[in-house]
Amino acid sequence: MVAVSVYLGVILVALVLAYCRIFARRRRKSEPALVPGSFLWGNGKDFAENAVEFIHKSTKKFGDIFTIRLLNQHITIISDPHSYERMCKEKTFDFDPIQKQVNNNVFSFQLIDSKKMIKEASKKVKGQYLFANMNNFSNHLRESFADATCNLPMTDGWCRDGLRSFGSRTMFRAIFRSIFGKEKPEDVFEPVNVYQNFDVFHKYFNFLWLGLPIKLFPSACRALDVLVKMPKSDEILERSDVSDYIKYSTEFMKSHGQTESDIIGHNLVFLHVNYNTFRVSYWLIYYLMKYQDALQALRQEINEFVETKASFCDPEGPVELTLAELDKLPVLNSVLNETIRYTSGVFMVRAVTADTDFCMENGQTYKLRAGDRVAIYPPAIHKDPEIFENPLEFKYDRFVDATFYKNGRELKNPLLAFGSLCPGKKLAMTQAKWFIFNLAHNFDFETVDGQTCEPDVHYHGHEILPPTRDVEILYRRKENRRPVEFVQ
Ligand code: HEM
Repeated sequence: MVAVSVYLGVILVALVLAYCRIFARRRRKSEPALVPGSFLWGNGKDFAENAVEFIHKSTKKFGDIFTIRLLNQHITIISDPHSYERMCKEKTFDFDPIQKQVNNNVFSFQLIDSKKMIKEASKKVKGQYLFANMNNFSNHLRESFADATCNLPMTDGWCRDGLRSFGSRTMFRAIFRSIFGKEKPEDVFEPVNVYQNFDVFHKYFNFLWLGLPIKLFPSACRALDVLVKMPKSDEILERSDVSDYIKYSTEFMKSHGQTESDIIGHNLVFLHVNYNTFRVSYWLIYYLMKYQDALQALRQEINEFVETKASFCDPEGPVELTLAELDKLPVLNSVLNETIRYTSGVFMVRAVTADTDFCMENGQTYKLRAGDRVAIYPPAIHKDPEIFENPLEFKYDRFVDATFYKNGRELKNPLLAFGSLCPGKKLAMTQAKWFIFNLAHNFDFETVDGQTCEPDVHYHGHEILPPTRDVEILYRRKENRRPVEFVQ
């Protein structure tokens, strides 16, 4: 009996010590304010319920920098957008452990010499490689659009489908093939099958990232079983249209002795980052259907552009469009920026690798502890009424010739959805623009019976939020449209 009491006493003391060490903490001199929360999960519940509202309220109460706790992790939130550039430059704020956590917890592999690999592979989606990627993508997209019109039953040329399914057969398929090359007819690893399973697997991303075992989620396990049925890496490398990013990363991993299973994990991570572009395209179609004035303005811009260019081109050939021209279409660019502002859910997090005196843009210095995390939460900035007037409204022309201010000073980076490190920003934006340009130019599309959905805030942490539900759409190809071709 005595032994049992002693035993229980020791356990109790150990639990109290563990609690004091991990959860409870006192604010030290010059540290940011600590936001009070539950003794167990800290601020996790408020954050999960409505992260934007929680960050706005905390900023009002505690100022532009404060520390929250999500379960066992303390995270210092910098909510002053003017301090964004300083946060990105701080040497002791490191993204590598975050990236490793995703690789390890979600995709079950470790990337050897990860910094070098990502630095070098990232060059393969920029500069001159951007055009190769875009050529590949636009060829696959043309083919996907052509297939999209003939597979389903039609009346008066109209097809009916879920928006997700339509997007998976057009945008996702083109992205997938421009990454891995075109599949063989018998492959399990083919775009629509991969889309369906990736969509299921991805729902559990936040839980897996936090370290919960995948076995807790049987549907994620089943989806992953399908996703890993990829052709061997040598077979993918042999494809003539495989992306330079996959070519480089696969060869790098092989030369570092990594296994086929590691390569599969890495390929899925790459699909995961590209999946954001697919989600953006979902919202672009949705908001253009919802706001007819936006669609009309975009169509007018596209028609004027095509007509003007057509007068200088060979009447038999396609109208040619360069990247620079795509970047200069004000309505197209504004619709895309507004869609990203409205639907981004990303948490831009860094690990604090050493005790740091962090100086905010206003000159005030705060002490941050090694082992904590530090973050900017872009959705809270994107929904700040001082920066974006009526931020909960979708205004398609919000970004046309616009500058944005906070505390009376212009913001260098009002749109933070890509963080500072995403190497794929330019490619993703160009693919999204090219996709919606072609859709608006060549297709009529509308929702069935005014069905609606919203970005699902329960998935905050995902770069681009998924919809609360899918909507059905009607679409048909327009007659006699002048073909447009992406050129260097
Ligand atoms: C709408 C599309 C996309 C969004 C919103 C997005 C967003 C992000 C964000 C927020 C990060 C973390 C960066 C940080 O914390 O500073 C990131 C990282 C990354 N993204 Fe993207 N991304 C998109 C598309 C792409 C594409 C198309 C690629 C393909 C090349 C890509 C490749 C990467 C990679 C490799 C990283 C990790 C960088 C590193 O570890 O240093 N992303 N992305």
